[in-house]
Amino acid sequence: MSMIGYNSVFKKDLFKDQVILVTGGGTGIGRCTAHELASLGATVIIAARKIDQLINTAREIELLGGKCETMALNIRDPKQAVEVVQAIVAKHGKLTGLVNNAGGQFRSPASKLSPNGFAAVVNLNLMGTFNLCKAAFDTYMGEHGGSIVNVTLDCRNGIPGMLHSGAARAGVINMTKTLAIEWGPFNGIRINCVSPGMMMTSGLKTYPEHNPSSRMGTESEAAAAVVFLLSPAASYITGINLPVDGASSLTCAGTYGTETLFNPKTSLMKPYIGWLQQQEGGGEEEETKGQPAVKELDAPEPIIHLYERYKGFVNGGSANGGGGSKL
Ligand SMILES: CCCCC/C=C/C(=O)SCCNC(=O)CCNC(=O)[C@H](O)C(C)(C)COP(=O)(O)OP(=O)(O)OC[C@H]1O[C@@H](n2cnc3c(N)ncnc32)[C@H](O)[C@@H]1OP(=O)(O)O
Ligand SMILES: NC(=O)C1=CN([C@@H]2O[C@H](COP(=O)(O)OP(=O)(O)OC[C@H]3O[C@@H](n4cnc5c(N)ncnc54)[C@H](OP(=O)(O)O)[C@@H]3O)[C@@H](O)[C@H]2O)C=CC1
Repeated sequence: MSMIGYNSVFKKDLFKDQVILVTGGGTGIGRCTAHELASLGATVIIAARKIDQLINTAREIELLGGKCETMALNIRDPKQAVEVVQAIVAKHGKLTGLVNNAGGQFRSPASKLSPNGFAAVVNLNLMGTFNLCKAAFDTYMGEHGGSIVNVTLDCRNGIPGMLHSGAARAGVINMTKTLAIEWGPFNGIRINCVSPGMMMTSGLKTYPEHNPSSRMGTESEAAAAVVFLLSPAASYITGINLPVDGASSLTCAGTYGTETLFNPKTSLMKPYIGWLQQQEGGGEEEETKGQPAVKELDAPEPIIHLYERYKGFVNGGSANGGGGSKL
C-alpha cells in the first residue's frame, strides 16, 4: 500500500500573501479579527473614524510580529470607501478579503424613532456595508475574486428596541445572499455573514442596562467565525449567515437571553478567548521590553467582572486546571 499525505488547510500561514481590510478594526470584534488574521500571516488593514484606536491595535499586532496598517474611513461615505480600497490596491496590488465589521445603533422604542434616526442606522449598517462591497468589487474583486464577511447582529426574531438596526441587518443578510449568487460563479467572490448575539466588547458600553449575569459570547468567538468564513476552509460556503450566539436566536428570549440558558455557572459551553495572558508591566519593564502589553478585554465594568470570574474556564479548561468542569 502506498502512503498518501493529507494537507490540512489549517496551517499557521493560512492567510499568507493575503491582504484583508477590516472595518472597525481598532476595537472589539474587529480588533480581535485583525489579531487573528495577522497571526495567520495576513497583511491586515484596519479602518475606522478614530485613528488613535486604530494605531493602538496596529501597534499591538506589530509587536506580536504581524503586519497591520491603519486608514481613516467613514463607511457611510461611498467616496471614502472607494478611496480606501483604491489606496490599498495601489499599494499592495490586491485586496483578497474584506470584513465589514463596523456598525452599531442606538436603542429606542419604535414609537419614539424619527425618520432621521432610522435612516442614520440604516445608512451606517446597510449602506455602509454596500459601499465597501461595491468598492471592493469595482476596484479589485470583480476581476480577481475574494472573500467577504459581513458582521451583522442577530435579527432572526426582530430586535425590540432596535427596529432600525434589525431592518438594516436583515437587509445585509439578504444582500449577502443576492451577492453570493451574482458575484459567485463568474467573479469568484464568496460572501457570508456572521451574526453575533450578545458579546462582551467595548461596544456594549452604550448598553448600560444590560444584565451581564448571562453567558455572553466573547469577541474572540465572533472573530474566529469570521476568520473561518474568510478562509479557504470555507471555500464551498457562500451566501450563509452564521449565528455566533450560543443558540440565543433559537429562543423566544432572543439576544436578551435568560439566566438559565446563559449563566456560565450552568453552561457546559466553554468560551474561547484568544487574548494572551496579560504581562505585568508588559512593554515597559526591562524583561518585557518590546513585548506587547495587550489589554485583554475592553468592555463595561460589570462585564469585566464577569469575564474575570470565568476566565479560568475558557478554551476548554477550568480554574483548577481540569478540563470542562462547571464554575
Ligand atoms: C440589547 C441588545 C444589544 C445588542 C448588542 C449590540 C451591540 C453593538 O452593536 S456594539 C456597537 C456599539 N456601538 C454603537 O452601537 C454606537 C453606534 N452609533 C453610532 O455610530 C451613531 O450613534 C449613529 C450612527 C447610530 C447615529 O449617529 P449620527 O448619524 O451622527 O447621528 P445624528 O446625531 O446625526 O442623529 C441622526 C438622527 O438619529 C437620532 N439619534 C441619534 N442618536 C440617538 C440616540 N442615542 N437616541 C435617540 N435618537 C438618536 C437623532 O436624534 C437624529 O434624528 P433627528 O433628531 O430626528 O434629526
Ligand atoms: N458586541 C455585541 O454584543 C454585538 C456587536 N455586533 C456588531 O458587531 C460589530 C462590531 O461591534 P463591537 O466590536 O461589539 O463594537 P465596537 O463599538 O467596539 O465596534 C464598532 C466599530 O465600528 C467602527 N465604526 C462605527 N461607525 C463607523 C463608521 N461610520 N465608519 C467606520 N467605522 C465605524 C467604530 O470605530 P470608530 O468609532 O472609530 O469609527 C468601532 O471600531 C458591529 O457591527 C456591532 O453592531 C453585533 C451583535 C452583538
